[in-house]
Amino acid sequence: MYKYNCLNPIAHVGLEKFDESYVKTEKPEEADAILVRSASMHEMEFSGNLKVIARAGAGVNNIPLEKCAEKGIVVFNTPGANANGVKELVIAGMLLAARDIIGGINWVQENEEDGDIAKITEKKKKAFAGTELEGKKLGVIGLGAIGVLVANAATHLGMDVYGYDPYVSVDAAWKLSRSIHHAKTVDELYKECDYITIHVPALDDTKGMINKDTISLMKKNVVILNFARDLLVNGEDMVDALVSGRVKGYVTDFPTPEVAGVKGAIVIPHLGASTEESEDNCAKMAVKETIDYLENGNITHSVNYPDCDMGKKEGGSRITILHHNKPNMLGQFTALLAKADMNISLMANKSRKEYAYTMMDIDGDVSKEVEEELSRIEGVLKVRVIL
Ligand SMILES: NC(=O)c1ccc[n+]([C@@H]2O[C@H](COP(=O)([O-])OP(=O)(O)OC[C@H]3O[C@@H](n4cnc5c(N)ncnc54)[C@H](O)[C@@H]3O)[C@@H](O)[C@H]2O)c1
Ligand SMILES: O=C(O)CC[C@@H](O)C(=O)O
Repeated sequence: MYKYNCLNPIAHVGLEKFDESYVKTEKPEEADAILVRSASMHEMEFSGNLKVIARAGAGVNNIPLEKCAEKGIVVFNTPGANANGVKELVIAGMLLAARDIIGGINWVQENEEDGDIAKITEKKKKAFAGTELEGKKLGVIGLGAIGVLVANAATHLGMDVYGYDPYVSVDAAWKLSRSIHHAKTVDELYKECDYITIHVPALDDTKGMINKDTISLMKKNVVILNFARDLLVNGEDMVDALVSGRVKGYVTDFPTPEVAGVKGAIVIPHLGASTEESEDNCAKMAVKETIDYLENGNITHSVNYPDCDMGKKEGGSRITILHHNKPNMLGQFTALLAKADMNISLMANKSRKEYAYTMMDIDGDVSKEVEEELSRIEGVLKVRVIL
């Protein structure tokens, strides 16, 4: 029996994939698995029983990845599962910035009781006129799941698209429309584009990447879109640039006290992934990853351990070991099993930076003593025996 806890509401179509061997608990401290969306886990204490955290979404800056790795907790995310939802809102964001649609709608609401509204509309509407997207240059920073979709969609709107991503994956590069210009430096993109949208994770080297210096390289009247994370943009510099008119519009999915209410800022309450489809996709993927890890030890889409897959566990026992990536770990595991006269029928070992994962299928049972001896090896973080 496994227990799971949801720190945020997780779509039912995902949770219903847990069969009768899973039970929901309201207490994270007794859970084997935690499912989460945006709740911050940085201040949480993790119990020794917790094996997996599945983030139903892309960004994992709400989870202390290294602390989890050290405690032998595998953290997953759901790459691409909400990308289409975000793409559609980014396109909406560009349209809202191009014309004063919001101002126009507000004006109609304010004058809803005016019997002459149809007549005065024709006089008033010029106040809300704008420009079209066709022919404008869009810069997309970060060509991952979302960036690629945004870039491709913008080409269909007739925009001239520039993409920048020094770490672009082969998969993403294949998906990218051939008409997209490859910006070799981010400065080239800053100088050229009328609209700039960022789709990178919040990391030490991306935090504050949009600031007064980078804004000074951009065209006057640029529109900046941030559907990635608030920390990527220096809020104070953005407010100055909006107030001075250097930046025409800032469309963001992340309300902060600095930016909310500033003229030129279009602030959305983190709705990028809030569609039925995205919520369902994320929940289904997060639950699938959780089940495969708990029942088979397989790791797919982890953000703190290497991916590693030995297929479905059949018969015998499967030993899984999360450990530091250092010499002679495998040698110690196999020597210990050999000493206990145990035969390994299948084995896999993968590493990722300072962490590694070893899976071993054993023909028979694994005694408690062997499990404890494996756990005592220096550098071992968590041992599980899946029966
Ligand atoms: N608003 C929302 O609801 C919402 C939803 C999903 C994701 N997000 C945010 O958007 C981010 C991107 O999501 P995704 O699904 O496209 O992730 P992804 O991992 O598929 O893509 C991120 C891309 O950024 C690139 N990158 C990393 N550092 C870079 C840098 N310094 N310069 C240029 N490119 C860089 C990577 O190579 C990768 O291709 C997430 O990390 C998350 O913070 C927000
Ligand atoms: O869960 C959400 O609503 C937001 C998710 C989004 O920010 C992400 O990083 O995937």
